[in-house]
Amino acid sequence: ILCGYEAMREALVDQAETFSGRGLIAITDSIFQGTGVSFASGKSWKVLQRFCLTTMKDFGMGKRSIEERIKEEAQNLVEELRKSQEEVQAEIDRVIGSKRLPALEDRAKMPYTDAVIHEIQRYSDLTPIGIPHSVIQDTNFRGYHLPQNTTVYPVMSSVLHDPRHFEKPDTFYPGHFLDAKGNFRKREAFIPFSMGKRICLGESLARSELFLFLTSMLQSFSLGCPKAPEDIDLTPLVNGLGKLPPVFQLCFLPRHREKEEMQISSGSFRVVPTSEKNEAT
Ligand code: HEM
Repeated sequence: ILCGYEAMREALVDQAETFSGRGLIAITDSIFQGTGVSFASGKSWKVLQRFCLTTMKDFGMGKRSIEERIKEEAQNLVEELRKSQEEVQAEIDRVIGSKRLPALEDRAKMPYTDAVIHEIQRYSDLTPIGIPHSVIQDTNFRGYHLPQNTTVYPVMSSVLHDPRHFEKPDTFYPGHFLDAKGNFRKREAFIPFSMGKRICLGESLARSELFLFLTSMLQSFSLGCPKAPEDIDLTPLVNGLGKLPPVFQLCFLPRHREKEEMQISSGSFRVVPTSEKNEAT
């Protein structure tokens, strides 16, 4: 078990080749039997990794066209959400023509948003025990002898919540990624996509999507919850290979109606314009 940023870096980056095998995962091994890029090891993984990267590049990953596609997808999502709101037409009228969707190039100018997204990924810690690796040859690591094929768990939580790298490891605090002047600050222990040879192949795609989806949604809606913040329980339903969040009721409030009130009745909620407030039940 690898715990903490330094140990993980020494193994996955400094001894990258040695630790590049995929460890055993009982639940998936009988299904995948070592096939597929995520579960393969050795030569077959190298071939599959090259194939995946080439295919993803062919589909536009890392190029501008993928940004356009994500923006289109985000716009469709926003439109779907918009449809579910009251007074759709009036809302569209107010929005069309006056707004453009966020673009990736905006990210550099939005350090706070970027910090919030980083903090969401750090705090939510979606793969707490990581995905197991294995050593592809006998090796020595920090005085321990690891025989070939030893399964190694890079515990992501121990890095993303490492108090030596994050001032408030167990608090949602975007300030982890901001300097005193409010500029974005990179943190070396921010490794939700892991590091080294087996680093997530979809990192840039996932990061693009997170930025464009979140900013597109928050551009048009304010998110609300019928529960008071102190009553929201963030305890995951399952906490193992992955962390499964509980189900939440989320309310998308069109931003131009932010000042209006959210009326909650019998477990559901609807936006009540201030003018109708007295008539609302
Ligand atoms: C927020 C979203 C995502 C997170 C947090 C995430 C995280 C991870 C992590 C922790 C690993 C294990 C790395 C290791 O073995 O050390 C991984 C592997 C992988 N991820 Fe992701 N991932 C995300 C999205 C994606 C997307 C969108 C794709 C595909 C387009 C993708 C494709 C892969 C593949 C193919 C691997 C296996 C790489 C290998 O074994 O060589 N991931 N990811």
